[in-house]
Amino acid sequence: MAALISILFGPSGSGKSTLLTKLFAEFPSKFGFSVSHTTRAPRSGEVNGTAYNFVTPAEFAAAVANNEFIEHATFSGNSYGTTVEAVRRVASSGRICILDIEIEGVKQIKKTDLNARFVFVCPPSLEVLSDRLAARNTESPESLKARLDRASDEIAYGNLASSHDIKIVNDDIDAAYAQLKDFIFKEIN
Ligand SMILES: Nc1ncnc2c1ncn2[C@@H]1O[C@H](COP(=O)(O)OP(=O)(O)OP(=O)(O)O)[C@@H](O)[C@H]1O
Repeated sequence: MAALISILFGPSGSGKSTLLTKLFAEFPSKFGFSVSHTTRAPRSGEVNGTAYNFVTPAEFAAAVANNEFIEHATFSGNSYGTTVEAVRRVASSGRICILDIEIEGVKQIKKTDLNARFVFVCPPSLEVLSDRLAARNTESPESLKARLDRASDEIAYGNLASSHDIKIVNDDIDAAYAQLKDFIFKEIN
C-alpha cells in the first residue's frame, strides 16, 4: 500500500500550523511536513524551504506547466501548491507525510489514488476565528477580510461527511491536539 499521507485543512486561523508545530515538536523524527510552494511574500520569521518554498509567479507557472504539482490553488491573489517532489522527499526520509492545504487542494487530492486521510480543523465559531486571526497580527485588513469571507464556505465544505475522515473542533488546543494524535496514530497502526 502507498505511504499514508495525512492532510489538515480548514479555514485560515483554525489552528492547523499550531497543531502541526506541536506534533513535530513531540515527534521530531516520525512525521515530516511537506513544504508547499507559494507566491505570497514571507511573513516575518518564515524561512524559505522550511515554512514554504517561496517562488515568483513565473516560477510557479512554470512548475504548473511542467505538471510538478499534486495540487495547487490560488487564494487571496497568491498561488499555493504541493509538488510531487516535496511529498517524495518526506516519504523517502522514512517519515509520515503531513500536508496543510486549501480546500481546492483537498478536492484535487481526492481525485488521485494517494493514500490520504483528511482532518478538518474547525474553529469553535466564526467570532473566535476572527478574534484569533486578528490577534495573530499577520494580515492586512484586506487579507483578514478575504480570509474571513472564505471561512463560511470552507466550514460548510469541511462539515460535509464526505470531505473529512475526522473533524476536530479547535476550542481548547490541548484537547484538539490529543484528538489529532489519537487519530493519526490509529491510522498508522
Ligand atoms: N485552541 C486555540 N486557542 C487559542 N488560540 C489558538 C488556538 N489554536 C490556535 N490559536 C491561535 O490562533 C491563531 C491562528 O492559528 P494558526 O496560525 O495555527 O492557524 P492556521 O490554520 O495555520 O492558519 P493559516 O491557514 O492562515 O496558516 C494563532 O495565533 C494561534 O496561536
